Amino acid sequence: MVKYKFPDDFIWGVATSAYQIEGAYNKDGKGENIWDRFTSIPGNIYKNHNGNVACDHYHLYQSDINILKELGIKNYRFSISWARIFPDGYGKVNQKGIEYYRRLINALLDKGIQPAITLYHWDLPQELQDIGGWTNKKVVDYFVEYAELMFKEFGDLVPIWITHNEPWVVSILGHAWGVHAPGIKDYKIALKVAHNILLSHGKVVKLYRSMSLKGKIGITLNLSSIHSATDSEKDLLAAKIYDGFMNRWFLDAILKGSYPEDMKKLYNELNILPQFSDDDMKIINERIDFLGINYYTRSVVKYDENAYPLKVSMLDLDNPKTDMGWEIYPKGLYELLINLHKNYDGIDILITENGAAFNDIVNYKGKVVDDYRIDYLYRHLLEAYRAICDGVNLKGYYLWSFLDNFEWAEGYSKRFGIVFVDYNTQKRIIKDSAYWYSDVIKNNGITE
Ligand SMILES: CO[C@H](O)c1c[n+]2c([nH]1)[C@H](O)[C@@H](O)[C@H](O)[C@H]2CO
Repeated sequence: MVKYKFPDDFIWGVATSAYQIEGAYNKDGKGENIWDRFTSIPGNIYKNHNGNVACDHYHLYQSDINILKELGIKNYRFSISWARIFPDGYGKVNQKGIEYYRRLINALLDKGIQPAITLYHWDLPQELQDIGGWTNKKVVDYFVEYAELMFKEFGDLVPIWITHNEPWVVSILGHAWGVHAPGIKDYKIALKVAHNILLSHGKVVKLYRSMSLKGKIGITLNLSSIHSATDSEKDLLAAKIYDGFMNRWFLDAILKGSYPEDMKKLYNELNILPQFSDDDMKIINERIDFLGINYYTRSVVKYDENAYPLKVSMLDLDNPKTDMGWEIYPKGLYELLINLHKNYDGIDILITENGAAFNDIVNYKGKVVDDYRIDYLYRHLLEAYRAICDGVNLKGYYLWSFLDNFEWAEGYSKRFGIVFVDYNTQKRIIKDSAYWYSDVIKNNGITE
């Protein structure tokens, strides 16, 4: 008996990204990217881990797809490595790169699995970083060139396209906090990068429309439900600012065609507001078919006089957390979905990432009994179900992640997969959560 049944056409999938699983970092003509470079610098990554081999998915993709088939997973979100296609970021095309992704896409389709492609999941070709990366408007045009080739090669095979994964993370973690590639620590640069990424997004959506392709295109944003630590005026303002910093800056630009006034004023006062034109905002506001959201946890914030530049800091609550130290707060997914539905005209939404890292152990039977992950997924899917019942146009859910993989600055220390990867042997072990999720897909809902 299915207690919580999802809509008949609901998309159930899993997600990965190229740098985190492919490996083969220098094989078959692939160029260097900024994560190859960033991980080669000692101290940047936990125990100096890197993605040189990762899950070796570049060579093991067929057996991995067989696991997807065995689990009855019919939708798979993955990203294309830009430097595998254009080793220098533009110009010369690497045919072996195109051939790899064609093999991968055809192998998925042969098993009845629908691909969803993310064009950019953080792995900028290093040659482009060497000319300023996303601060350089030329990179915007090179992204359009890369996207056009991908649409020409795979546009008739792939029904769902995501231009960018999490421009906020690329901008802030990569260019303000410096904990992600390329390791820059400058808020003004970070907001200029965010603007150019959004420009590249809008140009590519417009290009996709001009090519009369039959699929759907959108963008993925990392969004969080923001709570103030107290009801004090200062903490409530801190929450509004953090909501603007993480959520509204991107949502309003993409879906309303203007950056939020309160944040423009604040950024201008802080002298970190990027330059932009009305024409820019029209391009960014190009109509999308869906909004992709990555939800993992809420953010509880307070006013903090010493916190540069926003005078906002996060609280570390003593509540149940995942291995990433992120509070387990499923209700935040419901709150976020309802807010998006109300404030952005009921746009179609795909949850393009939701999942949890836990310290998984292979037991004496060779099994991974990850009940914590099942509990996390169950509680979040229940909130997604509640949101659908309350009118939200939620069209699908891609679980993060299919495989344990390279978790950026945390290296291989954090396991998000529903399939365990032994990095010494590249053996895969299907975790209990994968079998649980397989049942959810088979039943199109939750049975208890
Ligand atoms: C605050 O979490 C972010 O939304 C977020 C979490 N995650 C992400 N974004 C990225 O899209 C993935 O590549 C990460 O592997 C994954 C797990 O950390």
